[in-house]
Amino acid sequence: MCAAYTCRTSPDWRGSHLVASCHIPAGAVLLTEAPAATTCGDDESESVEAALAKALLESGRGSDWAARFAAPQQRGGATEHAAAAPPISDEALRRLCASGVDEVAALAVYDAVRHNAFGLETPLLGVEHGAAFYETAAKLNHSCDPNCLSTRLGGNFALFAVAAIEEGSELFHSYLPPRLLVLPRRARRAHLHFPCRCSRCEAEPEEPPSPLAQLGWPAAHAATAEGHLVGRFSLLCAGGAPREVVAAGAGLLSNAPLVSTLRQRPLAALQVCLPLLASSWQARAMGGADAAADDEGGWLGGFGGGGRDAAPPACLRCSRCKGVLYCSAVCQRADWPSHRNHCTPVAAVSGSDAAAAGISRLSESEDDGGEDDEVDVPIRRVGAGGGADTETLEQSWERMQASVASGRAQRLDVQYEVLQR
Ligand SMILES: C[S@@+](CC[C@H](N)C(=O)[O-])C[C@H]1O[C@@H](n2cnc3c(N)ncnc32)[C@H](O)[C@@H]1O
Repeated sequence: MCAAYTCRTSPDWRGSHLVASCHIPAGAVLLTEAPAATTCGDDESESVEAALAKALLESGRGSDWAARFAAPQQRGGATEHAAAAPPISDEALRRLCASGVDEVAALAVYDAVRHNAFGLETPLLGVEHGAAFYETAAKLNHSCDPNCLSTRLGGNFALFAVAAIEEGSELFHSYLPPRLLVLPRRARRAHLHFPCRCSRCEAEPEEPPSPLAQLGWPAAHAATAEGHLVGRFSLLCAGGAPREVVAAGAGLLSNAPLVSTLRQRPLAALQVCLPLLASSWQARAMGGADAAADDEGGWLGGFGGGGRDAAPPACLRCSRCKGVLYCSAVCQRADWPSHRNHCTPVAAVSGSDAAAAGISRLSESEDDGGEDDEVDVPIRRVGAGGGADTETLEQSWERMQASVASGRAQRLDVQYEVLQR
């Protein structure tokens, strides 16, 4: 497979950067990269940067290698990690050189780390537990309106396109976490530690417009009703029981405006479909073929050792769309002025049938034939039952339904990976 990007260098602030070498459809996986070095720090080093520099020096990297990453410093910039990384102290430098490394190499490698390394965070808690150096990803510039999303998966770097990208356009990811991207320009600047020259910052007024929605970014994302629904569903997936996830996912996929938005946004669609598939597997395998349709059976109490008779979770569901869960009637009433705008009544079908119908609808091609709009993304299913299968979302759903119907569904710890299209 040849890379969908090339590395270019320009004399302005862009320096070394990555550019699309062909038309890239939204949702494509552009880069997966193992770190040149990674560390969770060590007792001797005074910082993760020093520990990372030590690991790189020990792997034979020296001044020549570091020179490839010197540009940002010469332009007086700093990266996401450099924001917290001071120049090296005399003591840390002495330790780096203790094993015979020459001082010039140690300083050069430390500087490359300081300006280009990535912090590693736990996904849910956001706790930083180490740092890594990725030679290709280090070339990616930042944008407050990124066309790519990057993530660290088990210490590896992965980059996805979040929009269709034209050949010749630069690939940008965000050095800031998404929650900070909804802030106005001045507030974002405080977190970047270099004057951002991205197109959004260049166009945006210094003073914040009052309501968030006026920011106009990101289109159909957090500040919009659809983004809000998907966000709430993700929250439920993090803590909810499989039955709740299936019911809420089915509700989302019966919401026509949302489905139409998801069809344009493969990553958002995956945010709904992947946990929904995994939860359906779990729910069905625990409860048998009819259980997922049985709303009140209590059979999912078996999760976490609660047993078949365990009480169902104390949640209220919107009786009209059946898709949104509330912790209390007070919360439900408070949300109604907003929820009423998106609340679509569901037909009398089981949660999993509704979800299946929704996934199928997501998978259909648009009449205008836009290949970029297709959401039937290939995935790899990795399960306890052994092996890994490659299929599409819709195929996975159909196979799961058939397997459950025949009583063969036993696996409980299914995971899905998104594959390159
Ligand atoms: C990890 S490097 C990115 C690759 C860099 N272009 C190079 O030449 O090596 C990060 C540095 O690029 C520059 N940079 C990245 N995004 C920028 C942006 N949106 N505005 C201004 N400078 C940026 C800053 O100097 C930052 O410290």
